[in-house]
Amino acid sequence: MPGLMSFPPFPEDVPTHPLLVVDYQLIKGGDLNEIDKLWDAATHLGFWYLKNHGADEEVAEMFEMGDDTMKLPYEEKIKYEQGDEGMSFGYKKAGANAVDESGVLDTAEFINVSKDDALAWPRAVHRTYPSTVEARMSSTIQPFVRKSLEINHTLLDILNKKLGLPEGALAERHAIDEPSGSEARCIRTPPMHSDTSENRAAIGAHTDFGSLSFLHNRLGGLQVMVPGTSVWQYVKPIPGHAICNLGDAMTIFSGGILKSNLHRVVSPPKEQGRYVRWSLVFFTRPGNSVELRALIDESPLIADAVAADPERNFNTGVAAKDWFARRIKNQRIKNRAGPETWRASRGMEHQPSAA
Ligand SMILES: O=C(O)CCC(=O)C(=O)O
Ligand SMILES: [Fe+2]
Repeated sequence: MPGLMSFPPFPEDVPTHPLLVVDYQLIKGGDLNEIDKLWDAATHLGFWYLKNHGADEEVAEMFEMGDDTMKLPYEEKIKYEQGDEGMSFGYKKAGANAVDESGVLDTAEFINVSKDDALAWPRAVHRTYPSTVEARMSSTIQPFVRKSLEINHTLLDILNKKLGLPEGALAERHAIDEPSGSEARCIRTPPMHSDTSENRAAIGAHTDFGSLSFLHNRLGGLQVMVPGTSVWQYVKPIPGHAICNLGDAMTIFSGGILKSNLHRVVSPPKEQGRYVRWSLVFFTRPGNSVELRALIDESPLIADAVAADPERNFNTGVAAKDWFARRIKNQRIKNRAGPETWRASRGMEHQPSAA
């Protein structure tokens, strides 16, 4: 069981990129220093650690759900595969996605559970899931989804204020009762052969598609490429600390004030690389109908940011549902015609050729 297993510690002698540590309880209490720290992280790297989030128990149970699910026979899991049409919900087998424009395959398997299916259970809004998911829907998945939503919405409300948006502007774009791409994802990555592990991506370089991701890592393997550099640096997992990162929708809404940074997953470093890697994410994404464009008419700060950066296009011309489906679909290896398919899966990546 992944939560109970003990792993070798993250090695001391590999380069890591430090993240700011934000205390969720202080944020919730309106602590101005802590809010400034969150703003600093959100406007620079777009990644931070979140401590005192209170979701440890829900996270541990989700890893058990993931373990039960990945242990199902392949023939059972594959019945629930996400498919090639641009839907994320369901099972994603390892090797279903490209990790770069040359079409190298990913090595991570996912179980993705829609926020809508979890909250409406036993009614299926989008689809049904493997028995191990259905069995834990109300005991494990709903509590994790609710907790994650509460945390992410608290953080979004603070960013809303700091962006000078009218109260509820971001909240209404992430309405809990509107169907969306929001989902919980449990990820299993088997150990890779050491000769290929150094630069072989388990999950290719990307920016997250939605608004805010709440990530839980046990082993290393996550890497970020800091804007203005061309090197990958590990983000060290710290017990009890979640990793939060902003997705492209927030970069777009904010006219580039908020950063969705490029990241990828490779083999955990050194000794850790011999273990199965588990991770868990809750992705908050805008409601399906929400137009992805900079909110220039609602915040002078955002209007100024867009005016100051005329090279970049913050008006995608599409709704969240289509943005999301395009990116999922063009990552799928079955849909690959050539490097252009990978390029068609890209979002707001600052260095699209860095992969
Ligand atoms: O497993 C991780 O640490 C990160 C996963 C990730 O970036 C994603 O699923 O978007
Ligand atoms: Fe990601």
